[in-house]
Parts: sequence; structure tokens; C-alpha cells
Amino acid sequence: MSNQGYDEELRSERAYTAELYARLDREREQAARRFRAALGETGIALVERDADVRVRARETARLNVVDNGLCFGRLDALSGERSYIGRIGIFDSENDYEPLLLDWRAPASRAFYVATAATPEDMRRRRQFHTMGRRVVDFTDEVFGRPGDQERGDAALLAAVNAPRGAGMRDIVATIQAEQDEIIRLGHAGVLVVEGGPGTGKTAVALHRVAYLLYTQRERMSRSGVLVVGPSPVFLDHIGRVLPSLGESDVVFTTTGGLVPGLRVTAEDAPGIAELKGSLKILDVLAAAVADRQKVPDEPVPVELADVTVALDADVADEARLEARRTELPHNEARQVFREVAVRLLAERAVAVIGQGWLSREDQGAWANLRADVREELAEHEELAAALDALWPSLTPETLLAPLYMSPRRLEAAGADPSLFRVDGGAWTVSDVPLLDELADLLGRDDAAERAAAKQQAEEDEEYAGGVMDLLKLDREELDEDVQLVATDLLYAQDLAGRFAERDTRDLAERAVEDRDWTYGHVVVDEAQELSEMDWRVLMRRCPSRSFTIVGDLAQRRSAAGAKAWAPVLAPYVRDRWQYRELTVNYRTPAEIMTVAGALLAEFAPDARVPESVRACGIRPWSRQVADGDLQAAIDEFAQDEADREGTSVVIGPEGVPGAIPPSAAKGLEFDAVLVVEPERILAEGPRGAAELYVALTRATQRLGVLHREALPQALSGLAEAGLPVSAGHRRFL
Ligand SMILES: Nc1ncnc2c1ncn2[C@@H]1O[C@H](COP(=O)(O)OP(=O)(O)OP(=O)(O)O)[C@@H](O)[C@H]1O
Repeated sequence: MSNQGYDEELRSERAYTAELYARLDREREQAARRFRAALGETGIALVERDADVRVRARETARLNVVDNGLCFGRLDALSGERSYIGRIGIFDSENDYEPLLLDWRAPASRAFYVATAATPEDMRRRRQFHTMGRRVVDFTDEVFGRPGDQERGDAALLAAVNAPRGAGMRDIVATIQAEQDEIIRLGHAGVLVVEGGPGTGKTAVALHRVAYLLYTQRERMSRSGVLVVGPSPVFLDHIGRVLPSLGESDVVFTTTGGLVPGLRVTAEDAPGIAELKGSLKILDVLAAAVADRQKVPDEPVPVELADVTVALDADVADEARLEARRTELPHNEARQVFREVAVRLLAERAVAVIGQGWLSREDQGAWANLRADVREELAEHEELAAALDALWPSLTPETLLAPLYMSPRRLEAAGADPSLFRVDGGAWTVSDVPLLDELADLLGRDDAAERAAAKQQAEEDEEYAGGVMDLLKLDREELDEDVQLVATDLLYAQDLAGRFAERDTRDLAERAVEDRDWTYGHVVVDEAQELSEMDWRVLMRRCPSRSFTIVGDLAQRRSAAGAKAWAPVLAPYVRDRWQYRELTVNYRTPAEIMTVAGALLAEFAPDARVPESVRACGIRPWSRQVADGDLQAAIDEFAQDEADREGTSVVIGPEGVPGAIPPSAAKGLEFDAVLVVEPERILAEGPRGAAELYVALTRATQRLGVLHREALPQALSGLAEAGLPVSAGHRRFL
């Protein structure tokens, strides 16, 4: 294209996008007006107003987030038809709702991502805009079918992957690649496993798939929501902006340590313990531990009645226990059966003694009356109730598991490994969370306890509502008219509290996260190789429809309890009915760094495939040996050097290196520059040291340096050696 032709085209594209923005602004104004109107609505029930306000707030937020790079491409078909592709759909209301901008998720946008010279999909040209805010700065064209006419087809992608990283991950809608697009739009409704080496865009793809599912199955998904499970709170923070930037809410982000409502656990067990707790074999231990809390008395317990004293002894308790267990009800729900059978048996004994001598076989009515009286007396007998409670106590997951860990005797009785013993039973680790969740099912509901909790909640709500009323009264003079109407509407605190209970106005995400019985429409599991068999049970319970996008890389597994292959992990839930896709191109790590990481991978996982880097960056990763006393100075020098550069940096090292984070904390993250300290110690630490080092080496988008004190591990010999002194050697390669 001639320069003049290019300039004209650019002008015309700018005019087109300016028109799109003008329409967006108009829509936005209307949405803002609707939002304000919804806020001020007074003639309708509160619950309707709340729902309306929520819908309007969402509408406004959705329009706000698409402002940046609203339109990022154009597709010209062989037929001459031209479509613009962007973050949302915009239609011409005056012209039969002709699409002016296609949502990237719409079926018609697919060709934009998958058309290639080899398979042009009836397309003539793909045009990608380079935008800054609202302005189209530049564009690049790929013309299909004419060799030699392929102008800078990868320019947009390379610009995106080369850009310095800021806080958090960005969406990739403008540059989704064909192999990624296929996964994002895959129609498979069940379990999908996406595997790929570091930086292949697994996380990005999984999140864009969520956005796609929310777009194509809006009704179902926005009713039940989507759960995204990641390895750490820092990681969740890193990825947390991607979906909102695509206008999506209704998504719950959590770690496996947060899967049980009310708990936010991050502590980890030693690898051996994590492995024991993560295996399905622990299910037998839990079942035995529950059974161990269903006792018979060592000594008979005397139960004094008005006319006779009977003994709650091992025979009675044993028979009651047998009947209660036979119901196969969860422990807490079977308590009632245990109590009833025990009372019945004791009543028989008491009646036999009381009736002896003055009632004959024929006195059936009198026997029945006596039996009823005695049963009533027993049912109301406080000491008996306490004794039965002690034999078959009401339990919560916490009150079962903590005492189990704290007692070698209980552990032995449950057939558990003695190494599970710990002094502080309630110091929960992430490996305990699936056990607590399992126990919630094994123990079942305890109606009495739940009633008490509900009562307490109601009282708290009432107190809160009372507080709100006080506030409203205090501020009455300052309130505007609308709110005053609301205030006079709220007559009694109890009434207000009742409204809280009836009409849950929390967001879907809030409701879902607080409800163990919530079932999600779709679940994304990131870094899925880290999850134990027991973690999978929790997740499968949360999504009975088995609609999963599972992304991971077996080679990066650090957890001893994690997956060694996908099939055995999934078979218990879906047998072989799951799909597998692979991503093969690395968009993060430049070729220079990947060569070094690949050499390490070849050593510890010779069968794993090294993803191919999409670019080289021209900077060789380096290593430098430092004496003990020089380590800190060398780290400081790296930090200073990076402080002057754009982008992000990190120091990754084994425990005890000041200012360094461990490889586990860097999982799934990326930085422009990475300094790996003492790789030899990372390698030697724990059974998965090599995988940890592999993760550490593959976090950099541009620059990688390695500081070592002892000999450099053989696998890293591809690093350029930077000699002493510190500054000269280090800077030469950065
Ligand atoms: N099509 C794309 N266009 C632009 N950037 C992309 C594309 N695909 C991936 N990226 C970028 O590559 C980087 C790595 O992606 P991501 O974190 O999803 O990889 P990953 O496979 O999850 O890596 P890891 O296994 O190491 O956690 C991110 O910065 C992401 O935005």
C-alpha cells in the first residue's frame, strides 16, 4: 500500500471508530440516566428496585470498561463484506440494527482469529488496529491468498507480548491466536483439559473461555455463576482484572483454601502429610474417625426414674448404634435414631421391672400406658440426654477433625498414619480444607445447632437493622427526599431484618462464596496439576453438571499430592468423557530464556514438550557466581538496575534469601525481569525442586539473571557467564 493510500485508509478508520465512540457515548448516557432513575425509584417494592439498580449498574460498568481499544480489527470477506471487530457489539438502531461493530465472541468474529493464508475462511484481509485509548494509531494488514502481500501479520501480537508488564494480567481479545480461539469457543459442555508449557496462555485462554460462555450461555451462567480456582491470592489478584475488563462479573475467584465458606486457609503441610491428606485413602480414615465418635459406655450409666433405675449399658448403646448406623444417614442426622432406639430399649427394661407382679399378660392397655409414660419420662430425662449426647455427640467438621489430629489414640482408632498428629488441631492447612468439606457431608446437618445459629443470625440482623434505623433517624435532616421515603418505609427493625432474610440483595458472587451448597454453572481450575484427589472431590461437588475448564502443566507440578496424569484424576467423575487440548506456543518467555529452561526440563521430564517461543528478545540470560558476603550486594544491584526501567521485576529464591519470594509464590505470575537466586538450593529442596526451578526460570518476559553461590547446576550451563566484578558483569547482559 502506498504511503498516501495508507494515510487515507488510516483517516477513514479513524472516522469510523470515532463514530463508534459517539454511539458508545450516547448509549452510556442513556445507561447512566437509567441507572439514576433506578436509584430514585420509589413507587415499587424494594426488592424490585434493588434488582433494577443492579442491572443498571452492570450495564453502566459494561459500557465503561470497553472504552479502551473499543474496536481493534476489521475483516474483509471475499464477497466484499466488511466487519469491524471489537469488545462489544454496536448496532445501528436507525438502520435495521445493522451491526456496526461485532462482539469478539459473536460467531461471525471467529474468522478474525482463525483465518490464515492456508485456510482463509473466505476472507480476503485481516486488519489489526494499534490503538492508544480511543485513538487508532496505526494498522497492519494481512492479505490472504496473495503470497508476498503478507504485511507484518504478527505485529499486533509481538507488540502485545513485548510490552512491559504492569500490575496484573491484561485481556488478549485483540490478539487471540487460532489454537487459543479453538479452545475458547469449544462447544464441549463437559470437562476440558488444556495443557501447555509455561507462558502458552493457558490462564488467558481459560478466562476468555469464561467470557465466551457467559456471552453464549448468559442465562444459565449468570444464574449459577462461574468459579475460578487459582493457586494463591496473589495469583488471583494478578488475573482478577481480566474478566472485569471484558465486562464480566458473576465470577467467584478463590484458592482451594477458600472453598469452604468461612475459611481462608493458606498454610501448607509438609509434602508427605499433604500427600496423605490429598489421597482418596483418607476417606476411610474420615469414615472411621466418625464411627469412632459413636461410642458405647465403658461402665453402665444409671438412669434414675420415678419408680425404677435402669442402666444405660453397652448392650443398649450397641443395639441403638447398630440401628442408627443401619439407616446410613449422616452422623448428626442419625443421632435422633440412636436416641430413640436407646429410649425404646430402656423403656422396655423399665416397664418390665415396674409392671412385674401387678400387671398380667392380658393387661395390654395398662402395659401400653405404662410404656408411654416411661418413654416420656425417659425422653425428658436430662441426665440420660447428656449421656446419650456424650455417646453420639453432635459434631461439626471442625470439632471432629481438630481433636482427631490432636490425639494419637483417635488417629490409631481411625487407622490414620500417626504422622498426622499435631499439637494445634485447629491450625488448618490447605490440605485440611477438602477433609472439612467431606466431613460436612459425612456429618450432615445438625438441626438443633442450625436452629441456634439461625436464631443468632436473626438477632444480629435485627441489631444491625436497628443500627441502620438509628442512623437514618439521626441523619434525617440531611437526607434527601428519596431516602426519607425509604426511611419512613422502615418501621421496625425486625421488619427490616426480615427483609434481609427474604430478599437477598447480595451479588451472586457473594452469595455463592458463602454457601457450601451453591452449585456453579462452570468451573475453571488453573494450575490444576497442583490439586489433590481430595481437592477434585470438593470441586466436583460444586459443579454437578461437570462443566469444567481445567488448565495446567504436569511438568510444573510442585505439590506431592498433585496430579501425575489427568486420566486417573478425572476417571472417578467422568470416566473417559473429557476432552484434551494442547497449547504449544509460548507468548511470555523469549527463546533465549526458554532454551535454558528447556535444558532443565529435558533433564527432569524428558517426555515433556518445550513450548516454542513466539519471539526472541536479543538479550541473553546470564549467571554469576557470588561469594557468600556478596550475595546481598548483587541482589541490591539488580533491584537498582530494574528501578530505572519500565515494567516489573522480582527476585525468586529459596527460603531465607532476603527480599526473595519462593518459586511457589511466583506460580502463574510473570515479570519483565527475574533474578533467580541460588538455583542449586531450589533444586535440592524437596522432591519437586527441579519443577520449582523450572517455574522460576520461566517467569520472565524479557530479562533473566541467575546468582549462585555453589557450582551452577549442570542444566543451567547455557546461561552466559557474567564475571566479577558485580556491576560490570551483570549490566553487560541486561
Ligand atoms: N494471544 C495472545 N496475545 C497476546 N498475549 C498473549 C496471548 N496469549 C498469551 N499471551 C500472554 O502471554 C503471557 C502468558 O500467558 P498465561 O499466563 O496465560 O500463560 P500460562 O500458560 O498460564 O503460563 P504458566 O503455565 O506459566 O502459568 C500473558 O502475559 C498473556 O497475556
